[in-house]
Amino acid sequence: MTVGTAGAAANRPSPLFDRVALIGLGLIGSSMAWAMRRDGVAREIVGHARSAETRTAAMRLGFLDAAYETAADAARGADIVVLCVPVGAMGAVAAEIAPSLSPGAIVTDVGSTKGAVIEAVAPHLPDGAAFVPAHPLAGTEHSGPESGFAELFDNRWCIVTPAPGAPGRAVAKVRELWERCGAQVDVMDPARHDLVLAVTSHTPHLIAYTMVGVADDMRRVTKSEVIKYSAAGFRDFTRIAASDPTMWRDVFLSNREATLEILGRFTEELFALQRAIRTGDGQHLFDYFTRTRAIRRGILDAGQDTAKSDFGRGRGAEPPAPGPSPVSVPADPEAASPALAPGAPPGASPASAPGAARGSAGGR
Ligand SMILES: NC(=O)C1=CN([C@@H]2O[C@H](COP(=O)(O)OP(=O)(O)OC[C@H]3O[C@@H](n4cnc5c(N)ncnc54)[C@H](O)[C@@H]3O)[C@@H](O)[C@H]2O)C=CC1
Ligand SMILES: O=C(O)C(=O)Cc1ccc(O)cc1
Repeated sequence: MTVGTAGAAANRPSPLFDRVALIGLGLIGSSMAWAMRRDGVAREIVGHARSAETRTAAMRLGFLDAAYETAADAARGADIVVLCVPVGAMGAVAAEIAPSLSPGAIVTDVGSTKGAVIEAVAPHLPDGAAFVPAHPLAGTEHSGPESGFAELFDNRWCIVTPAPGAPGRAVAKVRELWERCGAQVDVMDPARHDLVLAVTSHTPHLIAYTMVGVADDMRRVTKSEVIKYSAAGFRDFTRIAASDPTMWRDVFLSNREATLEILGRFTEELFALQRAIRTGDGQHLFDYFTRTRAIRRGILDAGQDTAKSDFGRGRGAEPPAPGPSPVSVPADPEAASPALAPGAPPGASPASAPGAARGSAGGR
């Protein structure tokens, strides 16, 4: 990937698109714009946000060439339209842009769930449009146009779930778009995506929301002690539980079946651990925690996080600590199921690309 320095300008890869339209200019929309600018992916990046304040912010920050009052106006003449709105809003936005899509335009999205988004969007699109849904597995607990940064997707996965009949040419373009935004791309069936994400993202978020809710109830009993003495585990939960309520409400409502399936399994395991604690079964607890430790090891080995306890986003994506991780466990091949511990992207390097269009928004 070419870095945006003056000397390197001659080496820049040519634009992949003439005009990209981003519908929704929050964390993901603005990060995509920065990442596309960094790599010269588009000749023109335009967008739409409902609020004038967001449109003004996008232009002031400089990640858009033009901001439109309506999604339909933004989509007109675009060769690719990227839906970056909460998953519950995707269907309405698709209906709005459909009449102004150019023949042969690609429509893609960044939604955290795929089955429900495909169901909501596909029926609205004209025959000539190619629908190639995608989901970058990268984000933060922040939202809005100010929260985006070019390195967000560096060395992260992006899962593409092409709709049946999507032309290979369009799938290849969406793949290249994400690769040029820094991600590694995998293609997956939408139902599989939704189950995997229920395990790796959706249910963990629900657990974090619940734990912070419990602590909040406790706080009423213990006054400020929960905040004052909050250890890292709880602090990590509060970061996740600070995520956008609209986005996460939509995620759970649209990935209902898979989330309930995983929550059912979670509850069973919780009861087993509860029983072990009650009956003093230390061996059960020890064996369980040994198995889970190996999963962390697998994630570090895959370059998907650093050994630091800041979710690897202290200053962009930092490399993992050299040498053996402080967490030293014997490898347990059974523990690292494909759904829980995806393998490292080919040639994955955890280092972030320097020289982004905008400085690293460390920690965001
Ligand atoms: N936040 C994260 O960590 C990640 C989010 N995603 C997905 O990306 C999508 C966008 O999320 P973020 O950028 O984080 O959210 P955000 O809250 O930062 O931005 C969403 C934008 O969509 C706009 N919007 C909402 N409803 C709309 C509608 N009906 N019409 C037009 N615009 C509308 C909002 O005003 C806002 O500008 C969601 O589908 C989410 O599931 C995917 C990966 C990571
Ligand atoms: O900030 C975090 O911990 C995340 O988990 C980010 C995230 C949120 C939603 C997604 O669909 C993908 C990634």
